[in-house]
Amino acid sequence: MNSQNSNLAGVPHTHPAGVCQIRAENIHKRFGNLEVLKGVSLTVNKGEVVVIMGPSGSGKTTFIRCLNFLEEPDQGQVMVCNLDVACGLRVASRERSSKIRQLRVKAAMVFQSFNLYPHMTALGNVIEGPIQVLGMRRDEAVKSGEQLLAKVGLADKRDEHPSRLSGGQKQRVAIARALAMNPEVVLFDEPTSALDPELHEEVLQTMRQLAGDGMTMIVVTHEVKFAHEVADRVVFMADGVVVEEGLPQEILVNPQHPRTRSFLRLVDH
Ligand SMILES: Nc1ncnc2c1ncn2[C@@H]1O[C@H](COP(=O)(O)OP(=O)(O)OP(=O)(O)O)[C@@H](O)[C@H]1O
Repeated sequence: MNSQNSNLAGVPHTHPAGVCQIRAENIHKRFGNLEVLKGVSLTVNKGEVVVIMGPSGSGKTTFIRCLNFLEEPDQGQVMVCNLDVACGLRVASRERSSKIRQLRVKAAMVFQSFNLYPHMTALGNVIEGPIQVLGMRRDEAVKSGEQLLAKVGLADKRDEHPSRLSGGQKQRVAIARALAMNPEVVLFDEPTSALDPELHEEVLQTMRQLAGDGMTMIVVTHEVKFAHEVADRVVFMADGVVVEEGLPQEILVNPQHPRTRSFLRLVDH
């Protein structure tokens, strides 16, 4: 059964109702004495776009890094596309390490600071993962890498190194690189925060297209307009917990709505 969800931008999301793509239960994480996540739970269905917002330091980045084990949660359970990984185990078994590797392929990440390899061209960055991790043949990886660069509007930048690309172009290469792993979910960690304001739109437009294609996305961002237009659901975090969760239409539009008031307090930092 399919459910249709069109958001305010008119980006149609058609996704099988209730097919869970990510489930995080009761995630706890501390760095030394600082308890950053105090029991965060989130379920995201296939094709959903969930935007996570909240004040600086509330644990948003730490939470999405826990979803693909770039940070090891101290406690809880993460399930990505039927792969269940228990957290907080001090001893890594071979089976657990293999599950975490698979989970990272299924849940690709786009970082605030792009993290491109500076010594590789745009295409080189995009094909590295498919060749090294997925064992794809080079000619196949090049063909699909070129298609992905075209998809993000950078076919003509194929042979440029990152130092010769603008911030927005670098971030679009990073998105193509994430997609090259054929992920089930893309996790975006403040993808526009490191960019000059005039470069935000080109990255957000690429993300809108991806949402329109039905990609499951979790996006940490302060971009209220993007959340309003594209998100199926907005989650607010503060002080290591989820404090609000709901439809962007309900939360972000009406300033009299109690959730909007608390949201505006949260992002006003
Ligand atoms: N590796 C780390 N070691 C120690 N402290 C950390 C580490 N990573 C994050 N923190 C701390 O955890 C808290 C939450 O950080 P996090 O980056 O998750 O917040 P955030 O909500 O994403 O903030 P922002 O919107 O500013 O990016 C902060 O106080 C931060 O200093």
